[in-house]
Amino acid sequence: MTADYLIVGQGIAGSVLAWTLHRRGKKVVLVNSSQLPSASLAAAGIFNPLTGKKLVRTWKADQLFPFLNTFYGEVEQELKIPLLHYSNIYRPFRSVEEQNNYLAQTSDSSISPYVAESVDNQQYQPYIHNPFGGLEVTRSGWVDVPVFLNAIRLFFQEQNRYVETNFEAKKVEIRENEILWEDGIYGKIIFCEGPHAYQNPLFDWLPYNPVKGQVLDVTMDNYPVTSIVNQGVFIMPVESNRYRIGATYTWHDIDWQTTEDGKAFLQQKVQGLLKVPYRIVGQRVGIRPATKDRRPLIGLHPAHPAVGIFNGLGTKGVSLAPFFADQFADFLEGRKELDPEVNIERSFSLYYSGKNVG
Ligand SMILES: Cc1cc2nc3c(=O)[nH]c(=O)nc-3n(C[C@H](O)[C@H](O)[C@H](O)COP(=O)(O)OP(=O)(O)OC[C@H]3O[C@@H](n4cnc5c(N)ncnc54)[C@H](O)[C@@H]3O)c2cc1C
Repeated sequence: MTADYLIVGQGIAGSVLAWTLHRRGKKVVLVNSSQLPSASLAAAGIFNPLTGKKLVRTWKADQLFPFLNTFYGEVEQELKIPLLHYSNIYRPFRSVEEQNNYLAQTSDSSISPYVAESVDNQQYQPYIHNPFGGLEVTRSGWVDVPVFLNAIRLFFQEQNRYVETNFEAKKVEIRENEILWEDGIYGKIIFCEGPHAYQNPLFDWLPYNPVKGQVLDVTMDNYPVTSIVNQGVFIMPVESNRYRIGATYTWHDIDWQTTEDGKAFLQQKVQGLLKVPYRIVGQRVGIRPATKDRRPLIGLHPAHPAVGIFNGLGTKGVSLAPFFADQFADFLEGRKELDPEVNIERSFSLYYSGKNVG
């Protein structure tokens, strides 16, 4: 056998899964096309346990967050690269009403572990509009996604287990217990194609709901705030005077083009938040591989047990991927069931009712 696993796609999903399987002693070959755009290269990389306007604990935060710390921490050590940047998220209140609501919520035992006990609102005042004060979310931060992807690529390249090509599913021979591709034999093929998956004839029946997103790269000369600031739009320090402002969410224009509308939206949002002038030095776009029920799409093909998918990470690839790659690896080794909320079995009826039966 050439390798235990052939993984197609090296965004956050493929990289995390490849590393997880490799750490378990499996032989993995990664295939990726750098000519295809990737959601991961647009991502800010933020992990945030309390999200949304209503300040709710994100799905499975108690399980995902310890796991992501361990996962990226181990990769940092093994590959000797800085990845994890811990940083509180400062959320200025929009109104007295919001202040009251949020502060009431923070006494809830599901929220309180993720909120700082006290906040120095004054330190933000020269830079951020915060007339009603704000709160700080803890256990949050960001992962340097481009550094992570680059390091994983180099690692597999050095082992001669990286193939740069646009993979065509129709060129694979699928057998009951193995996959034949080019001159190799693989135990399983796992597709991690992110938003390109709906073009894969093996998995085009799954309920995708792609969401376009744009971010601005900016510079500021006088903005020493080290926390991420978030009020519908985020301002994230990256390095010295470089920052990222994001993000947009649109469903009507699913393509990989940056737009003036997207830029204007972010500029307008940040205007109400930021007191310091900034210069836009770049704009990035990506398509988030989101799903109709907002849960990942993980599992094996209904008709081909040697074919799998690890996708649907939506807006939260950084925090979902480590936990679910580990769960998927257990499942692939026959040790554990997949969480029914992420298992693609929940959508098998779409496959059987569609044209792909047989
Ligand atoms: C503007 C924006 C901001 C975001 N911010 C955050 C954030 O702060 N935190 C967070 O957790 N998430 C964020 N996300 C979401 C995050 O980007 C996704 O959850 C994540 O990147 C999905 O990773 P993926 O590997 O599934 O897909 P992708 O990153 O798109 O990776 C798929 C890879 O597969 C390759 N590929 C696909 N098909 C083929 C093929 N047939 N042959 C060869 N190669 C192929 C592509 O080239 C690509 O490299 C953001 C997204 C956007 C757009």
